[in-house]
Amino acid sequence: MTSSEEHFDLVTIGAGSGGVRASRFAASLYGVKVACVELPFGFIASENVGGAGGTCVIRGCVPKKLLVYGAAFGEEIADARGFGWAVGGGGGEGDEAATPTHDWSSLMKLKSKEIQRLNTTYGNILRSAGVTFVEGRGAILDPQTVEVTAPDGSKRLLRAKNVLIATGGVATKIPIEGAEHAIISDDALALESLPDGPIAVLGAGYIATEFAGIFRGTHRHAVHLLFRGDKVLRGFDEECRQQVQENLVRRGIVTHPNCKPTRIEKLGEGQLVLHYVNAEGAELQLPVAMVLMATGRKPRVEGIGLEAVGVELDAAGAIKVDEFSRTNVPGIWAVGDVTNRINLTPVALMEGMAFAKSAFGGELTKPDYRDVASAVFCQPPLATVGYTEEQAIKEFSGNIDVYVSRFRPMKYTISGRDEKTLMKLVVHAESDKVLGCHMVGPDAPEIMQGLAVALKCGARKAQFDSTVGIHPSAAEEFVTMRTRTRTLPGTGTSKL
Ligand SMILES: Cc1cc2nc3c(=O)[nH]c(=O)nc-3n(C[C@H](O)[C@H](O)[C@H](O)COP(=O)(O)OP(=O)(O)OC[C@H]3O[C@@H](n4cnc5c(N)ncnc54)[C@H](O)[C@@H]3O)c2cc1C
Ligand SMILES: NC(=O)c1ccc[n+]([C@@H]2O[C@H](COP(=O)([O-])OP(=O)(O)OC[C@H]3O[C@@H](n4cnc5c(N)ncnc54)[C@H](O)[C@@H]3O)[C@@H](O)[C@H]2O)c1
Repeated sequence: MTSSEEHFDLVTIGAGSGGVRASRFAASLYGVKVACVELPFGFIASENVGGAGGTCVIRGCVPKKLLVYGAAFGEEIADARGFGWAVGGGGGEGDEAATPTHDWSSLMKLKSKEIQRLNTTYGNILRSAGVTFVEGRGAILDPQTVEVTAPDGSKRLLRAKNVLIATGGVATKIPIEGAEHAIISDDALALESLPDGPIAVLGAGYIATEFAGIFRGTHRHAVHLLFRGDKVLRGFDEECRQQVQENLVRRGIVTHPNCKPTRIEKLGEGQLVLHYVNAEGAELQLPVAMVLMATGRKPRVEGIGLEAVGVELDAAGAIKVDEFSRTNVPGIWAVGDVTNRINLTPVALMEGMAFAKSAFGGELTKPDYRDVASAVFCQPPLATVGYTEEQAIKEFSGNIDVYVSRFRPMKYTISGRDEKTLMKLVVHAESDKVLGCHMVGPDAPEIMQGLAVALKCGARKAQFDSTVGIHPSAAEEFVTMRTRTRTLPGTGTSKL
């Protein structure tokens, strides 16, 4: 049964990072009447399950980071021994009883409690900004009408001159036989217990490397990482990729580069065989208890009425938008992962704010994609802002100066951990402008956020050099790299 129409200035479909930010700002900054539609809460997303806060809060950044924290304590405990701590009764070599153990299920219970709290908070954030929160599945009927199907099947019609699509993305599986036996990141973040056997993670991107670290830190069986390239994290700075790969191996993750999974065979509960072809073309088998496919995500464009109103998609299946997040249909806008620009929470937030200003603030506003910093929370993490060495060479004319520092963090000199931190600056020689900063090592994301401000301000290398360091810290290395490691000729045409 359909109720009568309700009228708003904006109807947003999706209360994830982009949708919440846009709805909240539109209502509180510009005083417009907003309805935000979101599916009922649940940990694993589906056609009928979502929740205020979206991917980031419920099945992305936040739960992932909590598990990364959880996994990292093993390393802290090991390092503490080097500083004189008798952890777990002494922990001498071979002292099994003293080996610290981890209880995954208790971490997950606490994680889930925190996520439920945040889900409630996000609903409240919307309500307190004056946004009408509508629970159900939203679909566009015509450019000014969104139909919402509530969990009980009842329907509401919401009308507005502006409709914002912020439905995010979903994980994809590679289409191999037995793919149904593999889990995706949603499932991994909701696992009540870890399986009693090795885990295989497929992929080498953000999610694959982050989960390989989470499992390595918490699981007592082997963790395998299988990927099609020769190195993890395609698209990141080559030297950083190499460093991350070495760190993964040093921390006990079994890496299988240059291989192609072909089939997952299920022998019984928690008994799988992963069939794959290696670089030499040999067909191999890996017996595992669980396979996590972390092989990418795609925009969530199905079932929201796009065909009915003629909203265009691009070749990758994302909603096509102009620089102000407008689709080809007047009055219909889109932000966040559904537009597949840069699929990160802070970018969805920026796009949501720019949208609100464009639609209701009287000023068409473009999101600014220059120098967007990001971090991969593998262990230790990688963080980056600006051009990689390879991108800088390709983009600019003139010489590119590269400064690289590789050192053992002070903490490890005593704990004995054999792991190096990598820091790197990419500089345009002629203009002295710092084009990129990259780091693999403890605290890299925390350090990189500050450097992102410097790059946004157009910092020159001379300004890095004249900045007084904080001593003793790892971060000071970024302002004391005086000796060029190499100079390479740029092959591009851009000038600064
Ligand atoms: C495992 C994982 C870890 C991540 N870690 C990080 C990180 O550390 N840092 C980072 O910056 N980014 C991270 N990301 C990416 C980040 O989560 C996304 O870029 C961000 O959430 C995108 O926000 P969004 O608003 O576009 O979409 P989402 O947050 O996905 O929100 C979309 C919302 O729309 C709802 N929805 C969909 N269809 C409908 C419908 N028909 N009706 C009603 N509601 C609907 C969904 O339920 C969902 O709540 C991670 C992603 C994953 C999967
Ligand atoms: N820390 C963060 O900011 C963070 C964390 C997680 C996710 N994210 C966002 O979510 C997005 C999705 O993450 P993701 O790790 O799933 O994607 P990704 O694009 O980073 O990695 C996908 C991986 O799957 C591999 N792959 C794809 N198709 C394949 C195939 N057919 N066969 C074999 N391998 C295949 C790719 O080579 C790549 O290694 C990221 O791009 C990022 O924007 C961000």
